[in-house]
Formats: sequence, C-alpha cells, structure tokens
Amino acid sequence: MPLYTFKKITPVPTSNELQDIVLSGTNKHTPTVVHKQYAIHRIRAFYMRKVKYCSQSYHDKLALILEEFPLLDDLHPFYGDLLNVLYDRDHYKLALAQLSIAKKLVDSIGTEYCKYLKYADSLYRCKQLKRAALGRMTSVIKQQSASLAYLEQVRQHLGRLPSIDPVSKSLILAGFPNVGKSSLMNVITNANVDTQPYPFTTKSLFIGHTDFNYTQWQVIDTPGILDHPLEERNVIEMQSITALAHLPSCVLYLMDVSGSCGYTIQQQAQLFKTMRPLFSQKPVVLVLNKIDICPMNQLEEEERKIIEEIKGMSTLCCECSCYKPELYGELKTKACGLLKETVTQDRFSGKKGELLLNKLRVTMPKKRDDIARPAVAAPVIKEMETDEIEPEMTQCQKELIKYQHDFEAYERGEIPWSEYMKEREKYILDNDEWRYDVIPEIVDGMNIADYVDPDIEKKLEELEKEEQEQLLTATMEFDDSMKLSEEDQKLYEEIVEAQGVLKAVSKAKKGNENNRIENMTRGRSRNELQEHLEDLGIDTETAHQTSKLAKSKSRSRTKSVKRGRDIPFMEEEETNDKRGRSNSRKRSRSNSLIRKGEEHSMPRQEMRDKAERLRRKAIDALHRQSRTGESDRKHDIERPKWLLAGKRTAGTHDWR
Ligand SMILES: Nc1nc2c(ncn2[C@@H]2O[C@H](COP(=O)(O)OP(=O)(O)OP(=O)(O)O)[C@@H](O)[C@H]2O)c(=O)[nH]1
Ligand SMILES: [Mg+2]
Repeated sequence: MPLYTFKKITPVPTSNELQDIVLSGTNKHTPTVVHKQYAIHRIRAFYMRKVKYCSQSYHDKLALILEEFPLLDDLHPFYGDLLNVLYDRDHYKLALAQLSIAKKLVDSIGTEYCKYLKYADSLYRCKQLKRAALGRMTSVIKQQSASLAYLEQVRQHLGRLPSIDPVSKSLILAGFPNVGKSSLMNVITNANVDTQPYPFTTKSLFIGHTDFNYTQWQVIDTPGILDHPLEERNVIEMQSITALAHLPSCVLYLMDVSGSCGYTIQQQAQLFKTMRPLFSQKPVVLVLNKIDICPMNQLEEEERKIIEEIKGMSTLCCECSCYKPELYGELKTKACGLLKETVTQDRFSGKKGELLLNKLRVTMPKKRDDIARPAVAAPVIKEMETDEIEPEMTQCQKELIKYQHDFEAYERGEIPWSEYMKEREKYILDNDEWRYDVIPEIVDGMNIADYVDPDIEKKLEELEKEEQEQLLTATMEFDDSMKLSEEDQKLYEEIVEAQGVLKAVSKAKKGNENNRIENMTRGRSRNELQEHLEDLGIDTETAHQTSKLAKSKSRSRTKSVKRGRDIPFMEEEETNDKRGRSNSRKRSRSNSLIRKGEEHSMPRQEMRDKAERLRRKAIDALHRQSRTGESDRKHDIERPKWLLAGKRTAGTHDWR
C-alpha cells in the first residue's frame, strides 16, 4: 500500500470549464419555470434556490481540490523538498491559498444575496439579484484561472512521479553524469532505465526493486550531479540532492575510473568530498565502475592515491562493472548487508533500543542435581504399543476390536480376503452360523436377513388373485341391474336420434358450410324428418328459418371476398328479394342484415340514406368525444412569458 496516492488526484478544471459545469448544473438541477402571478414568497424561494445551489456547487468543487492536493507541511521531508524543487513551495502554497479564499468569497456572496432576495418585492427584482449573485461568483472563479491551470500542471507531474516509499530501505546510486548509474540499476533491478553514452540522460528519479535475504529493497537511480555550489544547481541535480539528504539509505557513489564519462578522477573525488557531509549519517559504498575498460593496476600513481584517500572517507569500497555479473552481484550483497547492519544498529541505539531490550529476558536455568529424567509416555500409549488388552474386557469385545482392526486393514488393502476370513474363524459368537454372514453386523443376536419373511412373495400373489376375482363379480352384477325393457330401449334410441338432429341444427345455425344439413339425412327425406320431429313436439319452422338465415349470411361473406366472380349470382338473389335499390348500394349493404321495420318506417330510399348519414355523424361525434375524458391529463402548451416577452434585441421586442 503506497503511502501517498498522488495519482488519484481528480483533474482540476480550468476556470471556464468550472463555470460551465456549475452554471449548467444550476440550470439543470433547479426549477426553470416561474410566473409573475405566483405569490412573492414562492418567487423568492425559486431564485434563492438557484443562488444557493450555485454557491454550494462552487464551494464543493473548490473544497475537493483543496482536500486532494497534499499540504507540504504534512508530507514526508523527502516529498516536501521534492515538491519544493519541482514546483516551488511558495507558488504551490499561494495557489492553494487563493483557491481557499475564492471558496470563502463564493460562500459569502451566496449568503449575502440570499439575504437580499428576502427583501425583493417582484419577480424582476428577484431575477436581477440572482443574476448579480451568479455573475459575482463567476467573476471570483475567473480570477482563479492562473491558479487552477498551475494546479492542473502540478497534478499531472505528481502523477508521473515514481512512488518512492520514503521510510523503507533503499540503495541510492549517485555520481557524476555518464558514470554508469542507470546501467548498474538495470542489471540489479528490472527498472529498464534509459542509458546513453552522453551526460544527463536521466533527468528525474527512477525507482527499481531487488530482492535480498527474502526482503524487497528499493534502488533509486538519480540524475548526475556536477561539482558546483548548491545555489547554482539546476532542478535535475536538486532532485538527486533531495533523495540523498532525506531517504534512509545506503549511498552507492559511482566513480568512472576509465574516464570515458568525460570527467577526471580528481573531479569525481572532489565532488565526493563536497557531498560527503550530505550523507554523513549514512553508509557509503565507493563503487569504482567500468573496471572492464581500465583495471585498477593500469591507473596512474597519482590517481590511485586520490582513490585511496576517498576510500578512507567511505564505509566500503568495491570494484564493479555492469558487464561482470560476479562483480555487481557482490556489490549488491555487500551494500544490502551494510544497510541492514546500519538499520539494526540504529534501532538498538538510543531510547527506542533501550525500550526494546527492556522487554526481552532470556533465562538460562542451572542444573539442580544429576538424576536422569527421561521423557515418560502415558500408560495407555504404552499398552497400545505392546498390543496388550485390558483383562476386564470380555472375549467378545476383544474380538470385536480385532474384527474392526482387521476389517479396516482389509479395506486399506493391507491383508487379502482369505486372511480376513481366517480371522473370522476366531470370532466367538452365540451361534456359529453367523460367522460367515454376508452382513455380519449383529443386533441382539440377529442381523437384517433374520427380519425378512421367506413367504412374502407367495402371500402377495394370493392377495392379487383374490382382488381380481372380486372385481369380476362386481362388474357382472352391475350389468344385470342395468338391462332395459324393450319399450324403454326404443324410447332411448329415439331420444339419442333426436339429440343428433338438434346438434346438426345448432351447427347449421353457426353457419358452418361443412355441417350444412342436407336434404337427405341418414337415409330419410327432409319432409320425413320434419314430420318425425313435429311428432316429437319440436318446432321445425323456426329451425328452418334460422338455417336459411345462416345460409344467406355465409354466402354474402363469401361474396365480399370474391366479389368480381360472384356478382351475377348476387344480382339474381337481390332481384328475387325485390328490394328496388341500386346495385352498388345493395352490394355495400349485403354484408349487414336489414334492420327490422326499416322498410316500413321509411319507404323512400333518400330518407333512409339521410337517416343513415345522420346516424353515422352522431356516432362519429361520440367517438371523438370519447377520446378525451375528464380523467385524462391535458398538456396545454405553455409559453413562459418571462422568457419570451422580455427585451431581447434592439428591434421590435424591446418594449418591456
Ligand atoms: N564498458 C563499460 N561501459 C559502461 C559500464 N557502465 C555503463 N557503461 C556505459 O556508459 C554509458 C553511460 O551509461 P549510463 O548508465 O547512461 O550512465 P549514467 O550515469 O546513468 O548517466 P546519466 O543518466 O546521464 O547521469 C553508456 O554508454 C554505457 O554503455 C560498464 O560497466 N562498462
Ligand atoms: Mg542515467
């Protein structure tokens, strides 16, 4: 879990964006329609809400920025100094302070104008006050445009900073530019830092991780440092100085002994001497790099002397080359070991160490006498070991134990089946027959097979036979009692036949063509059938009329579908009816039945047409009315006068 989450800071909007967000939010989240007819308290509340919402939105946005940006005084000195180097402490503090002032100003404008709105006496005044309030708030935000832009840049840069843990152990690579710091970093860790054969390739801090003694260690690559006064150092160099000054670490000071970096050994030694006070409390390893190009024995006497001199100032000295794994491996082990030692020493030195040691107490007991006291096992365990069984146990219990033991051994596949059966011969049971039972579990001298009745199948068969016989006799008795006399039988048949006829008639009523009654039914003529039905007391005349009607109905429907082909037939039918209407009229009306009495009440065709027209008109009006009822919600288009009728241009609409 990182200590600082700079990457999670919310993007800072520009002043224009902030205005847009807040003003459109105010419009969106507050009501937009007001009328001058409203009671004044309602109008005031409407505008007050807008002013309050706007000021609260500005307040929230600014508060979020102030909350998320870290306060320099709360940060670890390393990050505090790094921010100072990168973004200038004063500038940073000033930007945040200005935003804080803007927030307070917006709040005070909001409360002030809400107070004024309480005394506004018309919609116009309320509106003007709201405009003034929102305008003033926006002007305040406009003034913060520079601070907001600066903070956004800081946010973007902070997000790109390496997440260095300022309290955990780290190895810092320092030295002149181009001495091979990044190359060493790349071979020790997987950081993959850019390396080039020219100075100042690395321009900011880089972090990598390496494992040593099952713990993770930070390795920090720093930009190169030149030997000049602190005041003249640029931002790139100052980052290295910050890291060297504040991180609890082991400093690896790299020296290019080959001189291929462009700086002499004297210059590099001088820098080491200048920088030494900066890390006086930390272990320093002097790394003589690029040994592969120029081994130590090829160095001049003077150079060797200088190196010997600064060796004395460092804790440790190592020769190294990133092309010799054994050398940089050894360097890593030595540096990590040194740092670990220093950290442990630091912990135990001072008050903290004393407190820690006070909590520990190691006791070394002295010998009382020379009597030997070996470890003693419990008697039960001993018995188990010697396989002795207690004498109080009955023989059967012992056997049972044996049986379980053997059975488990058989289950595990340790003894074969034959041996398992042999073991069974030793069982002492009440009855010897139980010895080889398939299910040997015995409850009160019985096993489950003893409870099964051997005659159960036989008994079941007998029971089923008896049941079948009883069923047969019962059906025969029922048939005898249901026999009809001859007369009754005839009457029954006639009733069945009549029912059939009635069914056919009802089907014909429904107009199903397939079920139409034919002239001949079941070998009898229609007249015969009619007579027969009348004998039975059924009114055949009505049935006949209905069936006729059904026929005409069904035929007309067919005609409407296949109009072109059936016209001659239809005309013939209509002339038979002698209704005296025009062909077209007849065709259109053929689908509906003629209303009863219509012909008698209105003998003339024109009158009938007029009546029909009036009827339709009345129905149409009814239909139209039925579309909207009292309960239906009406949406009258409302034109907000205060928006549309005001002074808009210098043209015709400026009368208000
Ligand atoms: N022969 C040899 N060349 C090396 C060794 N270490 C680094 N170099 C070369 O030295 C050059 C500079 O290496 P860098 O790792 O970029 O040096 P640096 O100290 O990080 O340089 P800055 O980032 O500019 O400060 C590169 O061309 C490397 O190939 C080494 O052990 N032996
Ligand atoms: Mg580098």
